Amino acid sequence: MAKLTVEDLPLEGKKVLMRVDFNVPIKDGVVGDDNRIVAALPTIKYVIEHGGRAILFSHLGRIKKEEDKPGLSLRPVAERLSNLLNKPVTFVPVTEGKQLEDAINNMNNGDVLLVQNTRYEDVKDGEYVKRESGNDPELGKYWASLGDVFVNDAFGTAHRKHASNVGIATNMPGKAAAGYLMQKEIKFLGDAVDNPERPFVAILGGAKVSDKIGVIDHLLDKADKIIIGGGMAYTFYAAKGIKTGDSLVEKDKIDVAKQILDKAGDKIVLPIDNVVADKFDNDANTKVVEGDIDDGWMALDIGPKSIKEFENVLKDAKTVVWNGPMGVFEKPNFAKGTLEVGKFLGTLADATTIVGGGDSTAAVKQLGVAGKLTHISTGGGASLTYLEGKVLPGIAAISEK
Ligand SMILES: Nc1ncnc2c1ncn2[C@@H]1O[C@H](COP(=O)(O)OP(=O)(O)O)[C@@H](O)[C@H]1O
Ligand SMILES: O=C(OP(=O)(O)O)[C@H](O)COP(=O)(O)O
Repeated sequence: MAKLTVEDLPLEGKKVLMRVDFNVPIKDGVVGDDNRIVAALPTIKYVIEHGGRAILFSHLGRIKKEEDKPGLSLRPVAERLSNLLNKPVTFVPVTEGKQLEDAINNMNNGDVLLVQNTRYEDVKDGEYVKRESGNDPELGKYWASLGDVFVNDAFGTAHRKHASNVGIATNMPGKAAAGYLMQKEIKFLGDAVDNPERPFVAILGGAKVSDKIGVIDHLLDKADKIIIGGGMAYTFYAAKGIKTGDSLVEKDKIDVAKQILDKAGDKIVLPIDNVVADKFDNDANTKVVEGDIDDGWMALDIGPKSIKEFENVLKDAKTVVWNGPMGVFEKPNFAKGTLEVGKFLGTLADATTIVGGGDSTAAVKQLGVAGKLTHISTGGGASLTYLEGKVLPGIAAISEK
Protein backbone atom coordinates (compact mmCIF):
# COMPACT_ATOMS: atom_id res chain seq x y z
CA MET A 1 0.00 0.00 0.00
CA ALA A 2 1.13 3.54 -0.70
CA LYS A 3 2.03 5.93 2.08
CA LEU A 4 0.16 9.10 2.91
CA THR A 5 2.00 12.16 1.61
CA VAL A 6 2.09 15.78 2.72
CA GLU A 7 -0.27 16.61 -0.16
CA ASP A 8 -2.94 14.34 1.36
CA LEU A 9 -3.07 16.28 4.65
CA PRO A 10 -5.25 19.25 5.61
CA LEU A 11 -2.78 22.09 6.26
CA GLU A 12 -4.61 25.43 6.32
CA GLY A 13 -4.60 26.71 9.92
CA LYS A 14 -3.21 23.40 11.20
CA LYS A 15 -0.35 22.86 13.61
CA VAL A 16 1.87 20.71 11.40
CA LEU A 17 4.47 18.75 13.35
CA MET A 18 7.42 18.00 11.05
CA ARG A 19 10.35 15.64 11.68
CA VAL A 20 13.36 16.72 9.64
CA ASP A 21 16.97 15.56 9.79
CA PHE A 22 18.96 18.69 10.61
CA ASN A 23 21.84 16.63 12.00
CA VAL A 24 24.42 18.84 10.25
CA PRO A 25 28.04 19.71 11.05
CA ILE A 26 28.35 22.79 13.30
CA LYS A 27 31.67 24.45 14.06
CA ASP A 28 32.07 27.42 16.41
CA GLY A 29 28.31 27.97 16.36
CA VAL A 30 28.06 28.06 12.57
CA VAL A 31 26.49 25.45 10.28
CA GLY A 32 28.92 23.87 7.81
CA ASP A 33 27.43 21.75 5.03
CA ASP A 34 23.73 22.70 4.99
CA ASN A 35 22.67 20.12 2.39
CA ARG A 36 20.25 18.41 4.76
CA ILE A 37 18.54 21.73 5.56
CA VAL A 38 18.28 22.65 1.88
CA ALA A 39 16.89 19.18 1.12
CA ALA A 40 14.01 19.72 3.58
CA LEU A 41 13.00 23.13 2.16
CA PRO A 42 10.49 21.91 -0.48
CA THR A 43 8.31 20.25 2.17
CA ILE A 44 8.59 23.12 4.65
CA LYS A 45 7.71 25.61 1.90
CA TYR A 46 4.76 23.51 0.76
CA VAL A 47 3.39 23.40 4.31
CA ILE A 48 3.67 27.12 4.97
CA GLU A 49 2.48 28.13 1.51
CA HIS A 50 -0.66 26.11 2.21
CA GLY A 51 -1.34 27.95 5.47
CA GLY A 52 0.17 25.38 7.82
CA ARG A 53 2.06 26.31 10.98
CA ALA A 54 5.32 24.37 10.67
CA ILE A 55 6.65 23.01 13.98
CA LEU A 56 10.01 21.38 13.24
CA PHE A 57 11.72 18.65 15.25
CA SER A 58 15.25 17.31 14.69
CA HIS A 59 18.05 15.70 16.59
CA LEU A 60 21.65 16.94 16.43
CA GLY A 61 24.58 14.72 17.39
CA ARG A 62 24.37 12.39 20.37
CA ILE A 63 23.73 13.54 23.93
CA LYS A 64 24.87 11.30 26.78
CA LYS A 65 25.51 13.84 29.55
CA GLU A 66 24.42 17.39 30.50
CA GLU A 67 27.71 18.87 29.28
CA ASP A 68 26.97 17.65 25.73
CA LYS A 69 23.95 19.93 25.49
CA PRO A 70 25.32 23.48 24.96
CA GLY A 71 27.43 22.49 21.93
CA LEU A 72 24.51 20.62 20.40
CA SER A 73 21.86 23.34 20.46
CA LEU A 74 19.89 23.72 17.22
CA ARG A 75 19.99 27.54 17.44
CA PRO A 76 22.57 27.92 14.63
CA VAL A 77 20.35 25.73 12.44
CA ALA A 78 17.36 28.02 13.09
CA GLU A 79 19.48 30.94 11.89
CA ARG A 80 20.56 29.14 8.71
CA LEU A 81 17.00 27.98 8.03
CA SER A 82 15.75 31.52 8.45
CA ASN A 83 18.30 32.73 5.88
CA LEU A 84 17.37 29.97 3.44
CA LEU A 85 13.62 30.57 3.79
CA ASN A 86 14.11 34.32 3.88
CA LYS A 87 11.69 34.65 6.79
CA PRO A 88 11.87 34.52 10.60
CA VAL A 89 12.14 31.13 12.30
CA THR A 90 11.18 31.03 15.98
CA PHE A 91 13.69 28.94 17.92
CA VAL A 92 12.41 27.38 21.15
CA PRO A 93 15.38 26.35 23.33
CA VAL A 94 13.47 23.62 25.17
CA THR A 95 11.84 20.35 24.12
CA GLU A 96 8.77 20.38 26.41
CA GLY A 97 6.71 22.50 28.79
CA LYS A 98 4.97 25.86 28.89
CA GLN A 99 7.58 27.81 26.92
CA LEU A 100 7.18 25.43 23.97
CA GLU A 101 3.39 25.20 24.24
CA ASP A 102 3.00 29.01 24.45
CA ALA A 103 5.26 29.50 21.44
CA ILE A 104 3.16 27.04 19.43
CA ASN A 105 -0.10 28.68 20.52
CA ASN A 106 1.24 32.07 19.43
CA MET A 107 1.93 30.93 15.86
CA ASN A 108 0.06 32.29 12.85
CA ASN A 109 -0.62 30.46 9.61
CA GLY A 110 2.60 30.19 7.58
CA ASP A 111 4.91 30.60 10.59
CA VAL A 112 7.93 28.36 11.19
CA LEU A 113 9.16 27.20 14.60
CA LEU A 114 12.14 24.98 15.41
CA VAL A 115 12.11 23.00 18.65
CA GLN A 116 15.40 22.40 20.52
CA ASN A 117 17.41 19.23 19.72
CA THR A 118 15.11 16.27 20.46
CA ARG A 119 18.03 14.40 22.08
CA TYR A 120 18.04 16.92 24.93
CA GLU A 121 15.38 14.49 26.19
CA ASP A 122 18.01 11.74 26.39
CA VAL A 123 19.53 13.32 29.52
CA LYS A 124 17.34 14.51 32.42
CA ASP A 125 18.80 15.86 35.69
CA GLY A 126 22.17 14.45 34.75
CA GLU A 127 20.81 10.94 34.08
CA TYR A 128 21.14 9.28 30.67
CA VAL A 129 17.48 8.26 30.34
CA LYS A 130 17.21 8.01 26.51
CA ARG A 131 13.62 9.28 26.37
CA GLU A 132 14.04 10.27 22.68
CA SER A 133 16.42 7.52 21.53
CA GLY A 134 14.58 4.85 23.53
CA ASN A 135 11.22 5.93 22.06
CA ASP A 136 9.69 6.60 25.50
CA PRO A 137 5.94 6.17 24.84
CA GLU A 138 5.01 9.19 27.00
CA LEU A 139 7.33 11.48 25.03
CA GLY A 140 5.95 10.52 21.62
CA LYS A 141 2.44 10.96 22.98
CA TYR A 142 3.27 14.38 24.43
CA TRP A 143 4.87 15.69 21.23
CA ALA A 144 1.98 14.32 19.16
CA SER A 145 -0.45 16.21 21.42
CA LEU A 146 1.15 19.50 20.34
CA GLY A 147 -0.08 19.29 16.73
CA ASP A 148 -2.90 18.35 14.39
CA VAL A 149 -0.99 16.37 11.73
CA PHE A 150 2.55 14.98 11.28
CA VAL A 151 4.93 15.08 8.33
CA ASN A 152 8.06 12.94 8.43
CA ASP A 153 10.76 14.20 6.04
CA ALA A 154 13.73 12.83 8.01
CA PHE A 155 15.03 10.07 5.73
CA GLY A 156 18.47 10.28 7.37
CA THR A 157 16.87 9.20 10.67
CA ALA A 158 14.45 6.63 9.20
CA HIS A 159 16.56 3.66 10.41
CA ARG A 160 16.05 4.84 14.01
CA LYS A 161 13.00 4.01 16.11
CA HIS A 162 12.88 7.18 18.18
CA ALA A 163 10.13 9.19 19.89
CA SER A 164 10.33 12.10 17.44
CA ASN A 165 9.76 9.96 14.34
CA VAL A 166 8.14 6.63 15.24
CA GLY A 167 6.68 7.84 18.55
CA ILE A 168 4.87 10.86 17.11
CA ALA A 169 3.68 8.92 14.04
CA THR A 170 2.18 6.07 16.04
CA ASN A 171 0.30 8.57 18.17
CA MET A 172 -1.22 10.22 15.08
CA PRO A 173 -2.80 7.31 13.20
CA GLY A 174 -4.06 8.26 9.77
CA LYS A 175 -2.39 11.68 10.02
CA ALA A 176 1.32 10.83 9.65
CA ALA A 177 2.55 11.56 6.12
CA ALA A 178 5.80 11.43 4.15
CA GLY A 179 7.39 14.70 3.01
CA TYR A 180 8.93 15.26 -0.43
CA LEU A 181 12.47 14.37 0.60
CA MET A 182 11.33 11.11 2.17
CA GLN A 183 9.38 10.28 -0.99
CA LYS A 184 12.33 11.14 -3.24
CA GLU A 185 14.76 8.98 -1.25
CA ILE A 186 12.34 6.03 -1.22
CA LYS A 187 11.74 6.40 -4.94
CA PHE A 188 15.41 6.48 -5.97
CA LEU A 189 16.73 3.85 -3.57
CA GLY A 190 13.58 1.72 -3.82
CA ASP A 191 13.44 1.73 -7.62
CA ALA A 192 17.17 1.06 -7.85
CA VAL A 193 16.98 -2.01 -5.68
CA ASP A 194 13.56 -3.44 -6.48
CA ASN A 195 12.80 -2.23 -9.96
CA PRO A 196 16.12 -1.26 -11.57
CA GLU A 197 16.64 -0.53 -15.20
CA ARG A 198 19.31 -3.06 -16.16
CA PRO A 199 22.19 -3.58 -16.18
CA PHE A 200 22.20 -2.65 -12.48
CA VAL A 201 25.71 -2.26 -11.04
CA ALA A 202 26.48 -1.66 -7.37
CA ILE A 203 29.80 -0.16 -6.30
CA LEU A 204 30.77 -0.85 -2.72
CA GLY A 205 33.82 0.47 -0.95
CA GLY A 206 34.93 2.00 2.31
CA ALA A 207 36.82 0.58 5.18
CA LYS A 208 35.09 -2.51 6.43
CA VAL A 209 33.44 -5.59 4.98
CA SER A 210 31.67 -6.11 8.31
CA ASP A 211 29.59 -2.93 7.79
CA LYS A 212 28.45 -4.05 4.35
CA ILE A 213 27.89 -7.81 4.50
CA GLY A 214 24.11 -7.30 4.72
CA VAL A 215 24.22 -5.01 1.69
CA ILE A 216 26.32 -7.42 -0.38
CA ASP A 217 24.04 -10.31 0.54
CA HIS A 218 20.91 -8.43 -0.43
CA LEU A 219 22.36 -6.96 -3.62
CA LEU A 220 23.76 -10.30 -4.82
CA ASP A 221 20.18 -11.25 -5.63
CA LYS A 222 19.35 -7.91 -7.20
CA ALA A 223 22.38 -6.48 -9.03
CA ASP A 224 23.97 -7.69 -12.27
CA LYS A 225 27.47 -6.82 -11.04
CA ILE A 226 28.95 -5.73 -7.71
CA ILE A 227 32.20 -3.81 -7.89
CA ILE A 228 34.17 -3.92 -4.65
CA GLY A 229 36.95 -1.43 -3.96
CA GLY A 230 38.39 0.41 -0.97
CA GLY A 231 39.67 -1.23 2.20
CA MET A 232 37.02 -3.95 2.12
CA ALA A 233 38.43 -5.37 -1.14
CA TYR A 234 41.47 -6.79 0.65
CA THR A 235 39.48 -9.13 2.89
CA PHE A 236 38.20 -10.56 -0.41
CA TYR A 237 41.80 -10.76 -1.65
CA ALA A 238 42.65 -12.79 1.48
CA ALA A 239 39.64 -15.02 0.79
CA LYS A 240 41.03 -15.71 -2.69
CA GLY A 241 44.50 -16.46 -1.36
CA ILE A 242 46.02 -13.26 -2.78
CA LYS A 243 48.72 -11.76 -0.52
CA THR A 244 47.56 -8.58 1.25
CA GLY A 245 50.76 -7.33 2.97
CA ASP A 246 49.81 -4.72 5.59
CA SER A 247 46.50 -3.80 3.95
CA LEU A 248 43.29 -3.58 5.93
CA VAL A 249 42.01 -7.15 6.32
CA GLU A 250 39.27 -8.29 8.69
CA LYS A 251 40.56 -11.74 9.56
CA ASP A 252 37.31 -12.87 11.17
CA LYS A 253 35.45 -12.01 7.97
CA ILE A 254 37.61 -13.98 5.51
CA ASP A 255 35.30 -17.00 5.71
CA VAL A 256 32.23 -14.85 5.05
CA ALA A 257 34.04 -13.28 2.10
CA LYS A 258 34.78 -16.80 0.76
CA GLN A 259 31.12 -17.75 1.03
CA ILE A 260 30.10 -14.55 -0.75
CA LEU A 261 32.58 -15.21 -3.58
CA ASP A 262 31.35 -18.81 -3.95
CA LYS A 263 27.76 -17.64 -4.17
CA ALA A 264 28.52 -14.69 -6.45
CA GLY A 265 30.25 -16.48 -9.32
CA ASP A 266 31.51 -13.74 -11.63
CA LYS A 267 29.10 -11.14 -10.28
CA ILE A 268 31.71 -9.64 -7.96
CA VAL A 269 34.43 -7.53 -9.56
CA LEU A 270 37.57 -6.91 -7.49
CA PRO A 271 40.50 -4.53 -8.14
CA ILE A 272 43.19 -5.91 -10.48
CA ASP A 273 45.92 -3.57 -9.28
CA ASN A 274 46.40 -1.21 -6.34
CA VAL A 275 48.38 1.80 -5.22
CA VAL A 276 50.39 0.52 -2.28
CA ALA A 277 52.20 2.63 0.33
CA ASP A 278 54.88 1.90 2.91
CA LYS A 279 52.89 3.74 5.61
CA PHE A 280 49.43 5.22 6.21
CA ASP A 281 50.48 8.70 5.21
CA ASN A 282 49.96 11.01 2.25
CA ASP A 283 53.74 11.37 1.92
CA ALA A 284 54.46 7.63 2.01
CA ASN A 285 56.51 5.97 -0.73
CA THR A 286 54.10 4.44 -3.21
CA LYS A 287 54.00 2.10 -6.20
CA VAL A 288 51.36 0.32 -8.26
CA VAL A 289 51.28 -3.47 -8.00
CA GLU A 290 49.12 -6.13 -9.60
CA GLY A 291 47.77 -8.96 -7.44
CA ASP A 292 49.95 -9.96 -4.47
CA ILE A 293 50.89 -7.18 -2.03
CA ASP A 294 54.19 -7.71 -0.19
CA ASP A 295 54.67 -7.32 3.55
CA GLY A 296 55.63 -3.77 4.47
CA TRP A 297 53.15 -2.37 1.91
CA MET A 298 49.47 -1.52 2.26
CA ALA A 299 46.91 -0.89 -0.49
CA LEU A 300 45.40 2.56 -0.06
CA ASP A 301 43.81 3.08 -3.48
CA ILE A 302 42.85 1.08 -6.55
CA GLY A 303 45.30 1.24 -9.46
CA PRO A 304 44.90 2.38 -13.12
CA LYS A 305 44.01 -1.08 -14.48
CA SER A 306 41.30 -1.44 -11.83
CA ILE A 307 39.88 1.94 -12.80
CA LYS A 308 39.76 0.85 -16.48
CA GLU A 309 38.16 -2.48 -15.54
CA PHE A 310 35.55 -0.80 -13.32
CA GLU A 311 34.75 1.70 -16.09
CA ASN A 312 34.32 -1.19 -18.49
CA VAL A 313 31.79 -2.83 -16.19
CA LEU A 314 29.99 0.49 -15.65
CA LYS A 315 29.84 1.77 -19.21
CA ASP A 316 26.58 0.03 -20.20
CA ALA A 317 24.93 0.30 -16.78
CA LYS A 318 21.49 1.85 -16.60
CA THR A 319 21.33 1.92 -12.79
CA VAL A 320 24.29 2.44 -10.47
CA VAL A 321 24.26 2.57 -6.69
CA TRP A 322 27.49 3.64 -5.01
CA ASN A 323 28.37 3.35 -1.34
CA GLY A 324 31.87 3.75 0.01
CA PRO A 325 35.08 5.26 -1.42
CA MET A 326 37.59 3.27 -3.53
CA GLY A 327 40.52 4.30 -1.37
CA VAL A 328 41.68 6.66 1.36
CA PHE A 329 40.24 9.62 -0.55
CA GLU A 330 40.85 12.06 2.35
CA LYS A 331 44.55 11.85 1.50
CA PRO A 332 45.10 13.47 -1.93
CA ASN A 333 47.63 10.88 -3.09
CA PHE A 334 45.06 8.11 -2.62
CA ALA A 335 41.96 9.90 -3.95
CA LYS A 336 42.40 9.10 -7.65
CA GLY A 337 40.43 5.83 -7.72
CA THR A 338 37.42 7.42 -6.02
CA LEU A 339 37.69 10.54 -8.18
CA GLU A 340 37.95 8.63 -11.47
CA VAL A 341 35.03 6.35 -10.64
CA GLY A 342 32.96 9.40 -9.60
CA LYS A 343 33.92 11.29 -12.77
CA PHE A 344 33.06 8.31 -14.94
CA LEU A 345 29.64 7.97 -13.30
CA GLY A 346 29.07 11.62 -14.18
CA THR A 347 29.52 10.78 -17.88
CA LEU A 348 26.84 8.06 -17.90
CA ALA A 349 24.10 10.20 -19.41
CA ASP A 350 21.55 7.39 -19.76
CA ALA A 351 22.02 5.91 -16.32
CA THR A 352 20.43 6.66 -12.97
CA THR A 353 23.37 7.15 -10.61
CA ILE A 354 22.76 7.12 -6.88
CA VAL A 355 25.19 7.76 -4.07
CA GLY A 356 24.31 6.39 -0.66
CA GLY A 357 25.33 8.86 2.00
CA GLY A 358 28.16 8.95 4.51
CA ASP A 359 31.74 9.10 3.32
CA SER A 360 30.79 8.46 -0.29
CA THR A 361 28.81 11.70 -0.33
CA ALA A 362 31.68 13.55 1.32
CA ALA A 363 33.97 12.09 -1.36
CA VAL A 364 31.86 13.09 -4.38
CA LYS A 365 31.43 16.59 -2.94
CA GLN A 366 35.07 17.03 -2.03
CA LEU A 367 36.05 15.81 -5.47
CA GLY A 368 33.52 18.08 -7.23
CA VAL A 369 31.50 15.42 -9.08
CA ALA A 370 28.28 15.52 -7.02
CA GLY A 371 26.41 17.76 -9.50
CA LYS A 372 26.74 15.22 -12.32
CA LEU A 373 25.02 12.39 -10.45
CA THR A 374 21.27 11.71 -10.35
CA HIS A 375 20.68 11.42 -6.62
CA ILE A 376 22.84 11.93 -3.55
CA SER A 377 21.10 10.41 -0.56
CA THR A 378 20.88 12.47 2.64
CA GLY A 379 21.16 9.28 4.70
CA GLY A 380 24.26 7.20 5.40
CA GLY A 381 23.05 4.58 7.87
CA ALA A 382 19.51 4.90 6.50
CA SER A 383 20.51 4.22 2.89
CA LEU A 384 22.68 1.26 3.95
CA THR A 385 19.75 -0.19 5.89
CA TYR A 386 17.58 0.32 2.82
CA LEU A 387 20.15 -1.41 0.60
CA GLU A 388 20.15 -4.33 3.04
CA GLY A 389 16.46 -4.77 2.23
CA LYS A 390 15.43 -4.09 5.82
CA VAL A 391 12.34 -2.24 7.02
CA LEU A 392 13.11 1.29 8.18
CA PRO A 393 11.03 1.98 11.30
CA GLY A 394 10.64 5.68 10.47
CA ILE A 395 9.07 4.82 7.11
CA ALA A 396 7.02 1.89 8.43
CA ALA A 397 5.34 4.19 10.99
CA ILE A 398 4.01 6.58 8.31
CA SER A 399 0.26 6.10 7.74
CA GLU A 400 -0.96 4.18 4.72
CA LYS A 401 -3.22 6.04 2.27
N1 LIG B 1 42.30 0.91 1.17
C1 LIG B 1 41.87 1.47 2.31
N2 LIG B 1 42.54 1.30 3.47
C2 LIG B 1 42.11 1.89 4.59
N3 LIG B 1 41.02 2.67 4.68
C3 LIG B 1 40.32 2.87 3.55
C4 LIG B 1 40.70 2.28 2.32
N4 LIG B 1 39.83 2.66 1.38
C5 LIG B 1 38.92 3.46 1.99
N5 LIG B 1 39.21 3.59 3.30
C6 LIG B 1 38.51 4.44 4.29
O1 LIG B 1 37.17 4.06 4.42
C7 LIG B 1 36.48 5.14 5.01
C8 LIG B 1 35.05 5.17 4.56
O2 LIG B 1 34.44 3.94 4.83
P1 LIG B 1 32.93 3.80 5.21
O3 LIG B 1 32.66 4.57 6.46
O4 LIG B 1 32.63 2.35 5.22
O5 LIG B 1 32.19 4.51 3.97
P2 LIG B 1 30.72 5.09 3.90
O6 LIG B 1 30.58 6.08 5.04
O7 LIG B 1 30.62 5.77 2.57
O8 LIG B 1 29.79 3.93 4.06
C9 LIG B 1 37.22 6.39 4.61
O9 LIG B 1 37.61 7.08 5.77
C10 LIG B 1 38.41 5.86 3.84
O10 LIG B 1 39.62 6.53 4.11
O1 LIG C 1 23.62 11.55 10.43
C1 LIG C 1 22.98 10.52 10.61
O2 LIG C 1 23.50 9.29 10.36
P1 LIG C 1 24.43 9.01 9.03
O3 LIG C 1 25.70 9.80 9.20
O4 LIG C 1 24.66 7.52 9.04
O5 LIG C 1 23.64 9.48 7.83
C2 LIG C 1 21.55 10.55 11.05
O6 LIG C 1 21.14 11.86 11.38
C3 LIG C 1 21.33 9.59 12.22
O7 LIG C 1 22.09 9.99 13.33
P2 LIG C 1 22.49 8.92 14.44
O8 LIG C 1 23.39 7.88 13.79
O9 LIG C 1 23.19 9.68 15.55
O10 LIG C 1 21.20 8.27 14.94
